[in-house]
Amino acid sequence: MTTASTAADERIAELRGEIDACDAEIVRLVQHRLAVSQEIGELRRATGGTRLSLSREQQVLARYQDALGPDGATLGLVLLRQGRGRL
Ligand SMILES: O=C(O)C(=O)C[C@]1(C(=O)O)C=C[C@@H](O)C=C1
Repeated sequence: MTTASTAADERIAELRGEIDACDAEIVRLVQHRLAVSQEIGELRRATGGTRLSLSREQQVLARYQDALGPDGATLGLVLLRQGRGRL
């Protein structure tokens, strides 16, 4: 193996460590978001409200779309579905 490829391999391993840390944090945040979303849903239903808040969903999706583009909107939909189930 050349010196250059060894250095690249070491850097790739280091960067993968960063990705692993990002992924662990993302999973933690997704789990936290799910718990918060479910608590809101329970509170709304317990007080006679609707199962969903579509205007709020539009706000959430717009935020993901603005930050991340069309794939962001897809990601936002997946997160919403986690909390409230399928439409
Ligand atoms: O913000 C709310 O009212 C929620 O119930 C949370 C949440 C969400 O996960 O962001 C989930 C379902 C609603 O339709 C809208 C938003």
